[in-house]
Amino acid sequence: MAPRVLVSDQLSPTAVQIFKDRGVEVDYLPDLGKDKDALLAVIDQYDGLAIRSATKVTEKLIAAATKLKVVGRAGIGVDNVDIPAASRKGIIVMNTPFGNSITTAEHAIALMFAVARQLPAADISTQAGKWEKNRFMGVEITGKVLGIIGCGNIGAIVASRGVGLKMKVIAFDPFLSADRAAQLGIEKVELETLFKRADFITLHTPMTEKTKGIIDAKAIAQMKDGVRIINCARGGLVVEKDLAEAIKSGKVAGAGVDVFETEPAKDSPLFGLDNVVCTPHLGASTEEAQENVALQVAEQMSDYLISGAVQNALNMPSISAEEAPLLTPFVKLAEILGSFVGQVTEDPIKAVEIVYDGAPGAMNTRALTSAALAGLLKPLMQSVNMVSAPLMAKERGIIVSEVRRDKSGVFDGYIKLTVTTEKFSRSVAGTSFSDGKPRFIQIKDINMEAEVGRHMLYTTNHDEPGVIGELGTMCSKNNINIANFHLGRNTKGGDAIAMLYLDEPLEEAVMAEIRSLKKIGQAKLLSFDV
Ligand SMILES: NC(=O)c1ccc[n+]([C@@H]2O[C@H](COP(=O)([O-])OP(=O)(O)OC[C@H]3O[C@@H](n4cnc5c(N)ncnc54)[C@H](O)[C@@H]3O)[C@@H](O)[C@H]2O)c1
Ligand SMILES: O=C(O)CC[C@@H](O)C(=O)O
Repeated sequence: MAPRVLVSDQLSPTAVQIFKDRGVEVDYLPDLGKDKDALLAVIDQYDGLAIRSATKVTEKLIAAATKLKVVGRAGIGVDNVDIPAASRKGIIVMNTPFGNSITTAEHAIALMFAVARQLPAADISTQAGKWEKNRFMGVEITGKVLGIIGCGNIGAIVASRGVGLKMKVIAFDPFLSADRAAQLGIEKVELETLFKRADFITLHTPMTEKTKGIIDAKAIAQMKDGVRIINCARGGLVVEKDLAEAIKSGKVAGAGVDVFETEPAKDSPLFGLDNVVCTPHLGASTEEAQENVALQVAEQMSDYLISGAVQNALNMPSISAEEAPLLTPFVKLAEILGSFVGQVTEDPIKAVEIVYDGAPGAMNTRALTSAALAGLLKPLMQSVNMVSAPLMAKERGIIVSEVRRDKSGVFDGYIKLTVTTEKFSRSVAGTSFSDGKPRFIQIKDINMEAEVGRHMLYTTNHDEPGVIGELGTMCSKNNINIANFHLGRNTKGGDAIAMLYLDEPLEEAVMAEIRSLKKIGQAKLLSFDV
């Protein structure tokens, strides 16, 4: 059946056409996102939800979205999506990180000019026939210091425009490298320095615990008298009442505000103040940007729903359409190795180490690790998948580490997973052959080569004669056919293991009988999704 997507916010018709062309059923209901209850009533019918900023993807909505696999944000900010709740349910959240960056940077520059020359107020006055030349004395931008807080995609474009306008550009961003700053022709500074030196301050960070209220009364007190502030990022970055006070006192000479603490902003302490220029979250609103983000989100969501390719997801590593076929057998292998350990381990897991040797080490190991964790946790939590597993592991305090290394054995590549509990460490290694089928190649450091079947019996025993006979008899007595029987031991007379690939699972009573055999240590009936 074709996947079905709901577009619940205003999106360019391009998106709807792309979904249709890609064989995805689509319902375009652009006002539904504003009606929480109506959206809640229908969300269980959809595999995908395409949104802008009006739709709020809350925990409640996610709980009701029983089929939902992907939320696609046509834009950058995802503060209207409860990502942890989506991750817990295995729903991918993706955005379109570059489609509206230029447009938003241009809006910041437009606001900067509007504030510098008081354009909106001058326009109203002129059209009212007042001709107030003296009232609208502006400031020049050339040679002024532009302070950018947050120099990522949009901040960097604003920086280049600032340099082009012959401004002296300085930036505060903890993740901005000295090389990148030099490449942009700007100076990297601390926040206090930026506050002290900037004539214009423009914000381009996401809204996080650290950035919330980054412009408040305390910050404004450190700024130059007559500073002008532009916010095209997120409303909560600026404490509106503090900015309003500073404008009234003359400390701040003007502000350009596209985003508000509460949106839609029906009221704000900034409204009605002299030289405050407001726009209704228009940063991304150009024909070009809306076309870009609509196209991207529809392509990305269709790719995921149809082929499993993941791009620009915020809660899952990317898997391109090209790498998906190469990665798939190793994703399966990683999941099986995780599943093996998850099924045989009964104590709480403290740490997981995954070694990627040879070929898989050159692949997208974040995706492979997510798959291994999903396999590991599945015996404990039915609904876990590659999206939710890393978060679930983190929430359970499991320390996950990855090692990539060059080919070190006879196989072109293999994956080895070691799990540590309070009592012991247990490892399992496997590879994927050219037929795409996974094989166990080592269990508890004992070499073997076992095909993976849907139902498997795993036993540990002391290496002595008679074990094969006893296990074989037990299966035949209960009319269970053995498709494959694999053995391994560390030394003659030492520790040994057996892996039996069975056509049918054994009854619990038979398992109890096997566990009671003197020669058998641990015995587990395993099942794998192959
Ligand atoms: N007004 C609009 O319509 C509109 C349109 C697009 C984007 N946005 C918003 O603009 C903002 C920036 O978007 P982007 O695409 O440039 O994001 P980005 O992720 O590319 O860049 C954000 C930058 O902020 C930096 N940063 C993070 N924490 C910081 C901190 N405490 N102090 C200083 N810098 C910090 C990061 O290192 C990063 O370089 C986002 O909030 C986004 O939602 C608004
Ligand atoms: O969709 C919009 O109009 C705004 C988008 C913008 O806030 C973003 O973060 O991309």
